[in-house]
Amino acid sequence: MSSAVPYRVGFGEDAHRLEAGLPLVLGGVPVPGAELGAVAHSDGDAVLHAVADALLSGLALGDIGQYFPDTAAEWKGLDSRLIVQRALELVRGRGYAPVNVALVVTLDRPKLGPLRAEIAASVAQLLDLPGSEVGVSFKTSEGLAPAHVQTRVTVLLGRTEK
Ligand SMILES: Nc1ccn([C@@H]2O[C@H](COP(=O)(O)O)[C@@H](O)[C@H]2O)c(=O)n1
Ligand SMILES: C[C@@]1(CO)OP(=O)(O)OP(=O)(O)OC[C@H]1O
Repeated sequence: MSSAVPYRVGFGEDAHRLEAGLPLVLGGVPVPGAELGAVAHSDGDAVLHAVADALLSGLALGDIGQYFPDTAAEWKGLDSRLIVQRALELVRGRGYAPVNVALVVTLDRPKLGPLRAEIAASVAQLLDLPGSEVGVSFKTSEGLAPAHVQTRVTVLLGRTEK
């Protein structure tokens, strides 16, 4: 059982290999013009996978693979918003809620800057936060990993129960 401190920090990370002919979805937002998409058991949303792992890790609740095994046929093509919803339920059930989120996406192409506000709003909506509480940064790998998407997310969890 986690101690009832006022704030707890969570961190999550995810990566997916990219291939031609697949969709790319990040933070619940389809990326238009992506030549490569995520190879995954689910919809391959690396942002939402890292968000969910960050939520779980803040309360030492394990990781999404324990709740949604990639060997289970029932999770094939899974909408990753459901993963975040489940992680959020677990966090809330322990008396915490997200306060703010900081996320980084490393992807060479396409440029994601035009989607920054949409991705922030989408993640915020899932977590019941204002868009201003979700910071979104983009990096390239400088050509080191052109067929790869990498995400890192920190979340601050605040205690909701006295
Ligand atoms: N897929 C991406 C990657 C990066 N950006 C933006 O480009 C700028 C420079 O990125 P570096 O990795 O070269 O430091 C930075 O402002 C990123 O926001 C992007 O829009 N989409
Ligand atoms: C989401 C799950 C389950 O569908 O599979 P993937 O989409 O492959 O994603 P990954 O981040 O590799 O692991 C988590 C799995 O539980």
